[in-house]
Parts: sequence; C-alpha cells; structure tokens
Amino acid sequence: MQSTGVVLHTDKYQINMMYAHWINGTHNKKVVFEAYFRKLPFGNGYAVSAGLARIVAYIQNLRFEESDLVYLSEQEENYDPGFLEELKQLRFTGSLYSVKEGTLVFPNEPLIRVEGRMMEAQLVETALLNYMNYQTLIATKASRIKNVAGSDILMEFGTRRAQEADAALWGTRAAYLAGFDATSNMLAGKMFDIPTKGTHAHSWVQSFDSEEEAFDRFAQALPGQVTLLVDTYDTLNSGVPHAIELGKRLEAEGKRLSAVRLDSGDLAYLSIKTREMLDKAGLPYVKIVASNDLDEHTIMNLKVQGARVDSWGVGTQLITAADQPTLGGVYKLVAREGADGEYLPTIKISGNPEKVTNPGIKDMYRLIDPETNKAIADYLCFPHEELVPKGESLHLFNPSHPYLNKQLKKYKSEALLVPVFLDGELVYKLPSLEEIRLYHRQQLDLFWPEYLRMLNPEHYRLYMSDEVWETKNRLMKEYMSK
Ligand SMILES: Nc1ncnc2c1ncn2[C@@H]1O[C@H](COP(=O)(O)OP(=O)(O)OP(=O)(O)O)[C@@H](O)[C@H]1O
Ligand SMILES: O=P(O)(O)OC[C@H]1O[C@H](OP(=O)(O)OP(=O)(O)O)[C@H](O)[C@@H]1O
Ligand SMILES: O=C(O)c1cccnc1
Repeated sequence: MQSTGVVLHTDKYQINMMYAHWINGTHNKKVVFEAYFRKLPFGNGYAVSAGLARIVAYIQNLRFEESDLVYLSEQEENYDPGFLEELKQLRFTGSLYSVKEGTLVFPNEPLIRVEGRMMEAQLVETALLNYMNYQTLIATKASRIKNVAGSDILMEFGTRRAQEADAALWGTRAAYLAGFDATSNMLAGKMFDIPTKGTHAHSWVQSFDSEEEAFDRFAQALPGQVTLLVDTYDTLNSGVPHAIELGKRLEAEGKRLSAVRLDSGDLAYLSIKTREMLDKAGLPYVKIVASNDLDEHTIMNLKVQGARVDSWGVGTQLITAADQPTLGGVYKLVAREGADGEYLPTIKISGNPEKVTNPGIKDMYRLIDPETNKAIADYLCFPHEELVPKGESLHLFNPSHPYLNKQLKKYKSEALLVPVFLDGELVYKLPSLEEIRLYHRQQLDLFWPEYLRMLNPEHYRLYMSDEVWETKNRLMKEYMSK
C-alpha cells in the first residue's frame, strides 16, 4: 500500500535526540527497542494485535523529502546542515520483528522489536506506537463485541463519530480482522476489500410526504437490498406495519424485503414485537437489524432479554473505544551496542516493579499442550537459549508471581515474533485481510474459554527463562547499588 510523506509523523524529541546523537557521533550505534503494553484494555483477558500492515507501509516509505528538510531547517533548534544532509540519506536499514496481526497478545510481551542504527530506531517510535496502540485497541474491542454477538452479523457504522478519517479507516480494518462482517465505510471497503453494507437514514423517510411513499420509492430504487428504517415516527404503529405492507407487495411481485432496522427505544421489546408481527404477516425471512449506541455490554444484555436481532450495527462505542481511549503501549530500549560491537542489555528502573523493563534482546514463544492443543503460557528467552526439545522439562518462572514457579513437562512451542524487515529488506509476505481474520479465529481456538470470557477472565501468564530473569535481577541490583 502506498503512503508518502509520513517521516515527520514523529515527536520533535526524536529529531532532537537524533541530532544530539549525530553531534556526539553515536548516531550509528546499534540499539534494540521493544514495543509492548502493560495492562489489558476493557478488563479483557487478551488483546488482539493489529497495525503491522500500516507499520510496514510506513517503514517502506521512510525518507525525508526536500520539503521536510526545508521545514526542519526552519526550526528554532538550528540543526547543522550536515545533519540535514545525513537525514536526506536516511532509509530504514535495520531489522523489525513483530507478532502477526490477529495474534492474541498479553501485557509485557514484546509485540514489535526494532534493531538498528540509533537514528532510525529512535525516529520510528512515535508512528509505530501510534499505529500499534490504536489498531490493537480497536481490534480488541471488536473481538469482545464478536464474543457476545456469536454468529449474528456485525456491521461497523462508526465513521461519522470516529476521531477523524484515519481512525475510521484503520479502525474499520481492525474491527474486520477481529470478526466484524461488514462496514458502512465505502473507502475502507475499497482500500481493504471489506464487504460493505448500508440501510438508509431518517432523512430518507423525512424527505417524502409519507413513510409509505418513502419505503416504496426506496424499494423501487434498490430492489435487491431493501432494509427499511422503521423508527422515524412510531416503530410498532407505523414503521413496522408499513414495512409489512410493502413486504407483502414485494412478495407478490416475486421479490423480498430484506430487513427492518430499529434505531431507538427499547430494542429488546421492539425487536420481539417486530419479530412477532413479521412472522404473523408471513414474512419470517425478513431480518431485524438493531443500532443505537451499542457495545458488547448492551448487546449481551439485549440477548439476555431475548431480543430477536439478527444483525447489529455498531458505531461510536467501537470506533472510539469509548470506555478506554488508549492502549498505552510503550517503546523501550532493551539493548545497546557496547565498545566491542556486542549488545549490552539495558534496563529502565521504576518504583513500580511492573514498570521495570525486561532487559536484552528476547524471543517469545507460545507454549502449547500437545494433547489438548491449547495454549499453556507464553515464554521469553534470549535467542541463543534454544527451547528445550519436546518432552523435556522447561522451568517456568515469573518474578511477579514467584509462587507459580513450575516445571513444564510436555509442550509444543510457536515463535511469536516473526522477521518482517531484515537489514532494511522486507522479508515478510503480508497476509490478506481474510487470512488475518481466519488466523485470529484460529488463535481464539488455541485458548481455553476461561481466558476469553468478557468478565473477570483468568490471567494468562508470561514466563521468562532463568537467564532473562538473572540478567534482569543483576541489572536491577547494579543500578540500585549506584
Ligand atoms: N432493552 C434494553 N436494555 C438495555 N439497553 C437498551 C435496551 N434498549 C435500548 N438500549 C440501549 O439504551 C440506550 C438508549 O438510548 P437513549 O436513552 O438515547 O434512547 P433512544 O431510544 O435512543 O432515544 P431517542 O429517541 O432520543 O433516540 C442505547 O444505548 C440503546 O442501545
Ligand atoms: O449509534 P452508533 O453505534 O454510533 O451507530 C451509528 C448511528 O449513526 C446513525 O445515527 P445518526 O443519528 O447519525 O443518523 P440518522 O439520522 O440516520 O439516524 C445510525 O442511525 C446509528 O444510530
Ligand atoms: O447503513 C446504515 O444503516 C448506517 C450507516 C452508518 C451509520 N449508521 C447507519
């Protein structure tokens, strides 16, 4: 996908650090950063990774154009022209590893690892987090909604209420990969090949002398796609009876009314009554669509009340992640080049033990029970530490939960971080959105339901190898004693 002119989509402090490194001659030093979040959103038991497709496009287009350099030359920092010349040559020459989109991910897991020159690895922080944080958040919200909707159809309706165009488009993509079935956003449909669906607005009904005439004319214009919004005046006394009249006339002509949409009032009561009226009129095939500020809680509640809804239109609450506006993902330095060219692990200390970073370049594995094919836990280790072959025992340790310390006897493992760029070259074949959607469903199958439930889910654990823990412990002690 083409996207240009994104190199200045970064914070000024990144440019200033790049400059200071350049002035100090440290700009070519190799460093390693990891991106991760610390807390699951919405009280969910997992998050759904998303954002990689856009990150790949961003990295591929990372270059300072003439106009960017002119803009930088006008800044109060008075950057040296030699620095701007250096920026002119800048391309991403590093390596980037990432979990695949659609993967179920958990707190403190490296979702993206960037290895490269200080200049490049620092520059990309802001955009990477921006894409990862938003898309992962929306995919997670969508996955929760899908969780309660089951096999009902889910339509994304949020564009008009989204935080502007990019959020609407990429949020729609995130919603689709996590289980939504269609969108009302035509540009998202065209760009990402997402099925599009649409009914009509109240303005359609209001623009005619009567509701009957509005319904009639809509059906004449779009005979294959007739979904009528029935709440403009009075749902049960006007909208539904008029829709039924038209439905019967259409049937006599060998056509069919597809659905009616309810957009206000008590959606449980109204959908139950509407279903009764449609069935009694001999129109059992006419579906019921519901919309109006829905989210996973209202949908679940409506289902408990016996609502007879076939299809849900979800806008505001999904696209704005209304109950939690950010994922809070961070990008932390975990290793830097030492004097002899070797990588030295780095740590960030915090008074809050949860915020102390996990030092060093780490790989991450999902450990799976070979008998049940269900995920047991995730595991961090250094790349040189080969996972013990199947059948042999693996020591699991989590410093936050030392009492969970245990030996794992039988397991399979899957590497979660895949190489995306190696030395600047794209080596990852981006899957289609349909493939990602399927992969997300398979990911859900890999987990026991207790991790997936919406309320008070079980905590899925992340363990670290003894060596990762020893390194962390050693660095913590070193810094504490300074
Ligand atoms: N049976 C129900 N149980 C729980 N929540 C419901 C039920 N029916 C509708 N809702 C939700 O309650 C909220 C009702 O919104 P609101 O109070 O604005 O009423 P409204 O019907 O939209 O009124 P208006 O006619 O002004 O649009 C919406 O979020 C809707 O999804
Ligand atoms: O409630 P959401 O989950 O955000 O879903 C989108 C909402 O947008 C439309 O209303 P709007 O009042 O904007 O347009 P209308 O005039 O067609 O009702 C639609 O009728 C939904 O209620
Ligand atoms: O097609 C619809 O019914 C629709 C589209 C966007 C927002 N609300 C409703």
